[in-house]
Amino acid sequence: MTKPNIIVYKKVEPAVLEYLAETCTVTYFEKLTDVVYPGFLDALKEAEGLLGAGLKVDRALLEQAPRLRIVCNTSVGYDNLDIEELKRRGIVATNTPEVLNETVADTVIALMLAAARRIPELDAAVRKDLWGTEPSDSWYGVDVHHKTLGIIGMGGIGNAIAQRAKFGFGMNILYHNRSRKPEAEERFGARYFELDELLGEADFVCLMTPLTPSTAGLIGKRELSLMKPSAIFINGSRGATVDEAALVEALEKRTIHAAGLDVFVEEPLPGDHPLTRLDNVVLAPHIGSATGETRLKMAMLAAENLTAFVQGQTPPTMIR
Ligand SMILES: NC(=O)C1=CN([C@@H]2O[C@H](COP(=O)(O)OP(=O)(O)OC[C@H]3O[C@@H](n4cnc5c(N)ncnc54)[C@H](OP(=O)(O)O)[C@@H]3O)[C@@H](O)[C@H]2O)C=CC1
Ligand SMILES: O=CC(=O)O
Repeated sequence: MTKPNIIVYKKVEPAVLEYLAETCTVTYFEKLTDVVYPGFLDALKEAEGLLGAGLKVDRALLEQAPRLRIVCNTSVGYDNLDIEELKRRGIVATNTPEVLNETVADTVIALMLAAARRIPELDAAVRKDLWGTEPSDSWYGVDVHHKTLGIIGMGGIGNAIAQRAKFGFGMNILYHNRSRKPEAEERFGARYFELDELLGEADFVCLMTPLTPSTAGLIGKRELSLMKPSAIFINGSRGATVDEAALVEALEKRTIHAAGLDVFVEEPLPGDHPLTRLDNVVLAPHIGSATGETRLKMAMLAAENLTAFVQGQTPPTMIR
C-alpha cells in the first residue's frame, strides 16, 4: 500500500520523523519562512497531512491543497487554523493540549518573578559594572509571595500557574473564565471575579486565554486603566489578546508598574518596537513551552495524531 504524503514544516527531533516515516512519506521543511518557500507549494498539492505550528491554514492555503485530510498543530493554540473552513471541507484538525501545561506555567512564573524583581535590568547593570556605584535601594523590586494573582483563562495552563502561585508563593488566587471552575475553587481557594473586578483587585494579572473572536483585544486601554498602578501584567496567551499600543502607553506613563510578555502581535517582535525601549517590561520570544523535553512531547503527540488518522483511528487530541 502506498504511504500518504505529508508535510512537516517545523523542526522536530529525528525520532519524530522516523516515527512518521513508518506510515507516511514525509517532506520536511525545518523552517517555513513563507508559504511561497521553495518546494512548499508543490509538496502541498500532493499532501494529505500537515504537521507543524503557526502556518496560517485558511481558505487561500487550502485552495492549494486539494488532497489535504488532516492538519496537526504542534501547539495547543490553534488560532492559525480556520476551523470552520477546515470543517466545511471535512479536514480534521488536532492540537497538543496538556503535555505543555507545566512548562508554560514555569515560564509565566519566571516572567512574574523577572518583572517584579527586575532581573533582566539588574543583570545588565551587573555586566556594566554598576554594582557598587548605584545606591542599593534603586534596585529594589516588589514582592511576589503572598500577593494577589488574577488569572484570566483558568484552563490547563491557568491551573498549573495557580498551583505554583498558591502552594509555592502563598498567593491569593482570583480568576476570570468563560465558565466557572469548581475544581480550581476547591483546590486553590480561587475566587471567581468578573473581568473588571479582577483587574481592579489583582497585583499580578495573568492572561492565559486562547485567541478567539471573544478574546481579541480583551485587554485594551480601558482594562489597563482599571489595573492598580502597582499591577504587573503578564501575557502568555497570544499577542492579539492585548491592545499593544495601549499597553506601551500604560507602561510608558507608569499607570501600571510593569509587564512580562511572551507573545506579541508581530512575531518575531521587530527590534525597534516601542516595547524594546522600556525598562519596565520583560520580553521573551514566545518560549512558553520551549524546553527540549516538552517540545519533543508536543511533536510526538502531533505525530501520534497524524499516525492514528492515517491508520483509520480517531486522533487522540482532535479539535472538535
Ligand atoms: N506562550 C506560549 O508559548 C503558549 C501560549 N499558549 C496559549 O495559551 C492558550 C491557553 O492554553 P490552555 O490553557 O492549554 O487552553 P485551555 O483550553 O485549557 O484553557 C483556556 C481557558 O480560557 C478560557 N476562555 C476561553 N475564552 C474565554 C473568554 N472569552 N474569557 C475568559 N476565558 C476564556 C476557557 O474557558 P472554558 O473552560 O469555559 O472553555 C479555558 O478555561 C492557548 O490557546 C495558546 O494561545 C499555550 C501554550 C504555550
Ligand atoms: O504558543 C504555543 C502553543 O502551544 O499554543
